[in-house]
Amino acid sequence: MTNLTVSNVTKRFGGIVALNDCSFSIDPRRTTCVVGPNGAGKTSIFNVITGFITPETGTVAFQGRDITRANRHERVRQGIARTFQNLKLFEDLSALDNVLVCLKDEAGNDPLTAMFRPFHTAAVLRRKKAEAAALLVQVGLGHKTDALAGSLSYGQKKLLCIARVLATGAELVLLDEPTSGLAAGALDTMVEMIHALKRQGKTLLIVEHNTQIVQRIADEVLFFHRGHLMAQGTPDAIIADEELGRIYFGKGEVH
Ligand SMILES: Nc1ncnc2c1ncn2[C@@H]1O[C@H](COP(=O)(O)OP(=O)(O)OP(=O)(O)O)[C@@H](O)[C@H]1O
Repeated sequence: MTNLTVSNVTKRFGGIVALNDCSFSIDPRRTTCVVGPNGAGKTSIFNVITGFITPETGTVAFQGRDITRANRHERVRQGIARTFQNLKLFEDLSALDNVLVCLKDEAGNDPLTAMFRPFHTAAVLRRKKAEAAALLVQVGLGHKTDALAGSLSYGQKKLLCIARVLATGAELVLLDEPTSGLAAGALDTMVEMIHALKRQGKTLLIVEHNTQIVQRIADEVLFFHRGHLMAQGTPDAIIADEELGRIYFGKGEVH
């Protein structure tokens, strides 16, 4: 079954057409990179899919359900989560607490339950802390559980963002420029993390500028330009396309 279907989506900001009649589908368990020059509409399509902006026309469906009007919290509950270019971490909280606040809530875990069933509530909290700690181990931050998020290196912060997305239990994970600003070692760690998420069965949609990284991670590429979805295809096909290369780099070849 198709995981995500975007149909005829148009979004304008005043006179700017950020997305112009865009349609595409993403199959489950695939890694799709969203590429294109600055201002192409990459962040806008992320915002439409995750409910941060509403398109003027068109629809978004996830696992067969129309979510065009669903708010962003409902979309997280349905299994869609994202990271942000500017990370949006709680810098003054520990790495563990940053993950803890993203864990799916359990039914009955409300103040009244806490008052009348304190042992149950304490047990739930212990279980959640263990779950959050396990996610930190999974992203290679097991040694940073108690460190303040603000004290982590940039690469570690980006891995913490991945742990937070995983805490939601999302099946469709959108990563906004996960490798940007990373030095070689941290970049390889992030690429390996993306492969691990794919092995875990996640469907990944990733904004990525570096075509060499795209070739390492993508099954498929969506190429945006001035709000249009210009092409959808394999990384090799997109990179070999001279017209797309001219748009992206202003010359005949894609590097
Ligand atoms: N909130 C907004 N208000 C006004 N214009 C916006 C807004 N968000 C996006 N735009 C405009 O819509 C167009 C698409 O922007 P978008 O951020 O989606 O592009 P992008 O491909 O993510 O670019 P970049 O690679 O620079 O992040 C741009 O012209 C941008 O200036």
